[in-house]
Parts: sequence; structure tokens; C-alpha cells
Amino acid sequence: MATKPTNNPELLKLRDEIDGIDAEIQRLINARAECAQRVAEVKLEARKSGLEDAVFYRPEREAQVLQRVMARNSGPLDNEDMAKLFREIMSACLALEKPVEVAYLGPEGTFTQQAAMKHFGQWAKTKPLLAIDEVFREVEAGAVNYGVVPVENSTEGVVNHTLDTFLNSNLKICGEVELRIHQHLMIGKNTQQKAISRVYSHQQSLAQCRKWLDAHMPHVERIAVNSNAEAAKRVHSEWNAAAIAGEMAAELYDLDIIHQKIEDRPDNSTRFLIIGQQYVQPSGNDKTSLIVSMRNGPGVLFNLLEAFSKHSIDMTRLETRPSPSGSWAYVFFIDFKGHLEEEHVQKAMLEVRERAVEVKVLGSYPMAVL
Ligand SMILES: C=C(O[C@@H]1C=C(C(=O)O)C=C[C@H]1O)C(=O)O
Repeated sequence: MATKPTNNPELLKLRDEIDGIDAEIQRLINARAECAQRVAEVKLEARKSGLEDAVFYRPEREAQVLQRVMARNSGPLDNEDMAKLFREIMSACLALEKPVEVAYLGPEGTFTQQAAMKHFGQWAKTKPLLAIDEVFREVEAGAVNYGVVPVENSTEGVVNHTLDTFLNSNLKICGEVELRIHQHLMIGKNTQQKAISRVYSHQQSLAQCRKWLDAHMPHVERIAVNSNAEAAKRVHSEWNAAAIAGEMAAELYDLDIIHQKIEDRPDNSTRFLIIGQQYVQPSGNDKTSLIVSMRNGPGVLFNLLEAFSKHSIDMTRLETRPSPSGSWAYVFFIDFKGHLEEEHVQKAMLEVRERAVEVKVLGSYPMAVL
């Protein structure tokens, strides 16, 4: 149905007002972009005179910008939506300096791709790779600036492969991203719904939807594949199968979502790490990650934890993994709030180093803002 051009004077007046505001927003965004271009010149100048490296992407500065946007926001748009808009403005501004290149655990359409876009914005140049260690290698070789890998899920726990890869890598953690994970059941255009005899997904996603599958598809075979995107790709060409994956995969492979949000826990979320070669300055709201090896013996873990508690350090995660040295020895992956440049953190670190056999700092980085 064709709509008639409006002649409602109130509406026309409001649209005039919006046009004026849009022109002003556009002028201001370009003024901001010009500033970012000048920032790039200053950074390149500093590099020429040997003062510092020209690091274009500054995670701590971006985190501060987003935090300020949220703190001063008075609505009616909510804080998160407003910060998302600024995320994209910054991404476009940074691309004028130099587009950031990011490898992620692919293929295209995975939640990791979604996490990469959430963290770096739409202007980042992204490259899917098929294994976590390939993402590490690509960043180590300098072929891309950063990598994005999953590290833990609130329902299914830690991604061991990511933690283990850090044991033999010199890469730093430069940031973290948290993503609400919504799993959807999807089918292809030729799928006959009544004939569905198997459902494909990544093993973690199948586990996150276990109860829903038990209740709604108890007799359907569950087949674990390498990624959700791979599951979606298969379903695209099979008439008797469904996939569990995210929205991006459904869009990419042109599938129809027949049941939304089938994850068993409504707060299901995954944390991803940004890995790179960069030392990140304090943002004021940071986290630090370490790998600590201890000698086996009574009270060892207590001793380690006591060093943190003595300096009132808020530990956010402790994971135990078998040590690469074998023989039932373990290493601890520890995350805590604070930056290595803060005094109380330095004091605690001195004590941890005294008590541990080896301490490897994976980095201090801004806590996820969005
Ligand atoms: C403009 C800068 O460079 C980049 C772009 C930013 C922005 O658009 O606000 C912020 C940090 C950097 O990633 C800067 O370092 O201030």
C-alpha cells in the first residue's frame, strides 16, 4: 500500500527539526574524524623522532571514551545503545588513521566474529581462521594486529585450548569482550520440518541447549561439528537436518530461525580475549591475567591466594591446568581486577613472585565496557 505524503503540520515541523539535528551531528562527526586524523599525524611524527612506536589503536583510550559516553548519558536512548553508536563512530575514525586488522576463530558467522565486531566495530578488517592456534600464529607473525579467541562460557566453562596455547606464546592480552549468546534452531529453505532427524552444532552449543533438546527433540540425533557456522552451512543443503547457531550464521547461509533463544540459561554468555603484541596503558578500570606455576605441596594454593587477599585484590577467576612439564604438576591461570602499574598490584606481585616457581604476565587490559 502506497503511503500519502504527510501534510500534518506537527509532523512536518518535527521532521524539519530532525533534518537540522542530523546536519549538525554529521558536521560534528566529521570534526571528530579530522581530530582523529591529526592524532595519526602526531603519532607518526613521534615515531619518526624515535619517541615512541606509532600505535594507532589504543584500547585503554577507547574504553575510557565509551565509559564517559555511558556515564554522561541522560536518555532517552539507553547507555548501552548510545555506547554502541560511539563504538562505530570510533571504529570509522580509527579506520581513517589506519584500519585495524583482526584475525578471529572462524569460519565466518561464528560468535567469535560477532565478538570481534562488537569490540572493534564494523570498520575493522577481519580475517577468519579455522583454529585457535592459527589465530595466535597469525598475530605472532605480525600478519594481523590482533586476534580474537573465546576463553570461557558461563554455562559450559573454560575453553581449555585457548588457555593451553598461552603457555607457549609470548602474546599479550590486550582486551576482553563479553557476548550474550543466544542460540537459535534454524533450517534451510528445502528442509522438511517433520522429517528432521539430526541437528548439527558445535559441541559447546549443543551442551548449552541440552535441556531444550531433551524436551523438544528427544529422538533427533545431535551431531557435533567444528563450529556453529559449519553447522549452518551443512543445513543449507540438507532437507532433513537443523542447526543450532547464532543470528549471523542464519543470515550468512540464508536459513530460517524456527525457534529463538533455545539456550537453557537466559544469562548464557561467552568471554573472548583480544590478543596482540601491545603493552596496554591503564584505563582506570582494568584487569590483569597471569599464569603461575607453584611447587606441589601442602598449603601451596592457600599461600598463593593469601598474597592477593593481603593486598585486597579482587580475584575474578582461577583456573587450574596440567603443567606442560607433566608429572601431575599444575599451573594456575589467574585474573584479578587492577593494572600492573597500580601500587597495590605491584606489592601483591612481588609476593606472588616470591612464593611461585614461575610467573608469566599475560597482560593488563581494560575490562569489557559493553
Ligand atoms: C584518536 C585516537 O586513536 C584511536 C581512535 C580513537 C577515537 O576515535 O576516539 C581512540 C583511540 C584510538 O584507538 C587516539 O589515540 O586518541
